[in-house]
Amino acid sequence: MKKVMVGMSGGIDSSVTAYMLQNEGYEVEGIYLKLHNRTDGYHEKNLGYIKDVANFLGIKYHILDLADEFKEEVYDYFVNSYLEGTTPNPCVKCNRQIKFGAMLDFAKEHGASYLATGHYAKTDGEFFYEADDKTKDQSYFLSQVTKEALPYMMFPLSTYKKEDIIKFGEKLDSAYKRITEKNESQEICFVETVYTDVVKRHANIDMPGNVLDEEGNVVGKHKGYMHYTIGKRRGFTVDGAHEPHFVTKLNPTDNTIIVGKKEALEINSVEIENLNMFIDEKEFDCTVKLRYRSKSTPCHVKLENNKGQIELKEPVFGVASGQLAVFYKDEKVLGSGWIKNTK
Ligand SMILES: Nc1ncnc2c1ncn2[C@@H]1O[C@H](COP(=O)(O)OP(=O)(O)OP(=O)(O)O)[C@@H](O)[C@H]1O
Repeated sequence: MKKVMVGMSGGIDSSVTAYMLQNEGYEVEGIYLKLHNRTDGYHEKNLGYIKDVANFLGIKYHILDLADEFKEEVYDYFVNSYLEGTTPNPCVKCNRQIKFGAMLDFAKEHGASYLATGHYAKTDGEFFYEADDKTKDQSYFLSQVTKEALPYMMFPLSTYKKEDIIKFGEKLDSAYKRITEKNESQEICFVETVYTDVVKRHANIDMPGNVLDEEGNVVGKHKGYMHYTIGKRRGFTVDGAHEPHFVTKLNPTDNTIIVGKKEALEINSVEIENLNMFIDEKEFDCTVKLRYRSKSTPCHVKLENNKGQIELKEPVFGVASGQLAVFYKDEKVLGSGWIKNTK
C-alpha cells in the first residue's frame, strides 16, 4: 500500500483530503506544520481538530516545527516588501519553500510516495492546472513550486466545489462537523485583520508625507507610504480633485506616493525576474494573470537569463511590483515570474 502524507492544517479542506485518500486505499499519515503563532494557543487549537480527525480515521500524524524557516522565508520577506514599497505574495513563497520544500522533504524522508494538500488545483506530475472550482482555484499560488516537486503532489479536491466539501464534512462525523462550524479562515494565514497590523509591529508606518502628481508636484498629504498599495484610492488627500485618484507608485526613499487618474494605472508591458518555468520555450504567446483573481490577459513573452519581458495585448490596470505574473495556456500553468517593473 502506498503511503501518502497529508498536510493537515485543522481546516475542512485538508481533513476531507485525508479521508478521501484513505477511502481510495492509500496509507495516510498527517503532517501539521508549526509556522507562526498568530494568536495565543493557535497550535493547540489546530492540533485539537487534527487529533479528532486522526482518531476518526485511525491515522497517525507528525508535528513539524518550521517556525524559523517560515519566519525567514515568508514572514520577514512579507514585512520587508512593504518597507521596500512592493506588494508581497507570502503564500507563493510558502508553497515553494515551506509546503512543497521543507514539508515535502520530510514526507519523502518518512517513506511517503506522495504529499497531498487541500489546495484547489490540479497536477499531472508535469504541470499545474486550474481547479474546476474557478472561484477557489489556487494554481496562481502554486506556480513557483519547483518542477521537481510536481511528481509527488496530489490535490484530491481539484474537481470539487468548496461548498460541497463543507457539506460532505458536515455529514461525515462530529470531528468534521466541528471543523465546519469554526469560521476563521484568513486570506493570509498569519494576518488576523489587515497587513498594516503586522507591519506596524516592525516599523513606524505612521509617517505623514507628500502626495505627488505624475510631474512631481506636491498635490496633497498621506499617512505614510506603507499604508498604500498600487491602485488604492482612499486615505490620502488631493487638493482640488474632482475625479478619483489612484496610487500609481510608492517611493520609500523620500516617503512620497504618486497618484493619478484611472488612465495612469494602465499597464502595457511588464518586466519579470526569478522565473519558474514548466516549459522550455523562450518566446511564446499565452495569457497572463498579473494578480490573483484577475482575468487572464493575452500577451507575448520573451525570456532570457532568468528574466522576462511581457507585452500585453490589452492594457491591464493597477499592477504591483512584488506580485507574480503567471502564464497560462487555457487551464495549464506554463510558469511564472516576479513582477519587477511595469510600463
Ligand atoms: N499548518 C499547516 N500544516 C500542514 N499543512 C498545511 C498547513 N496549513 C495549510 N496546509 C495545507 O495547505 C493547504 C492549503 O492551505 P490554505 O491555507 O490555502 O488552506 P485552506 O483552503 O484554508 O485549507 P484547510 O481548510 O485545509 O485549512 C491546506 O489544505 C493543507 O493541506
